[in-house]
Amino acid sequence: MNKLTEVVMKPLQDSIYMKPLTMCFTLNGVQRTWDMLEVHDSVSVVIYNITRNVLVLVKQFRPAVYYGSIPTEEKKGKIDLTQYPAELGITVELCAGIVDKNLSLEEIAKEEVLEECGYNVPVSSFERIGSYRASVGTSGSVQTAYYCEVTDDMKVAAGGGVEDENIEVIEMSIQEIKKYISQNNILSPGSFLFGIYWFLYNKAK
Ligand SMILES: Nc1ncnc2c1ncn2[C@@H]1O[C@H](COP(=O)(O)OP(=O)(O)O[C@H]2O[C@H](CO)[C@@H](O)[C@H](O)[C@H]2O)[C@@H](O)[C@H]1O
Repeated sequence: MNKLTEVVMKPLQDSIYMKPLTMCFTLNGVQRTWDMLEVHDSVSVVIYNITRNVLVLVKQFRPAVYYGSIPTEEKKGKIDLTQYPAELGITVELCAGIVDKNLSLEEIAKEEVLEECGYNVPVSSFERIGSYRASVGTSGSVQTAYYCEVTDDMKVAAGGGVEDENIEVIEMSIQEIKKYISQNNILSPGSFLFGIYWFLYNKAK
């Protein structure tokens, strides 16, 4: 249960997570500009628990998804929290994290799986699925996706993230995930869909 109160929007100040920029350039003789955000690259992990044949996923409140769910005219002034509850911003995602440390991508993936989902997975068990570009209109950052298999024995902590992350670990069987992704309006990012379809095509039996 996520109780959301006191939502106030304000202009971005100095941020360690994103830097807004405008790129000025000439392409084929035409002068142009493009507004963008410099953000961290990231990793995401498709986790499959082979003890119980379930995908291990995370659920969390995403402020940007919440904000994007509110109609433009309702965004001005105070947001009516009875009409627009926290549930509008609660997503189902792959375990993921930003690349903000001087570690290999596999080491960052390992850390995220432990912090968010509570499984201790050896670095050598991460199979690289591939890299792709996120948010091509705004950031173009690189996300690298991995796959790992876990067993119940590898679960050493509850997960849930560090500090104020408030992450809920959930599990879905192959049948449940197929039903989830076949919905019309999915509260999940494209990177999640990519990872799940990759899993269903390459790994699911
Ligand atoms: N914009 C922001 N404002 C304030 N605090 C912030 C912030 N971004 C990160 N943080 C802080 O940094 C912490 C760690 O973030 P993570 O590394 O877990 O990335 P996250 O899972 O949010 O996004 C990962 O997963 C999603 C979904 O797959 C990808 O889109 C994304 O690129 C990837 O890093 C957050 O809990 C928060 O405290």
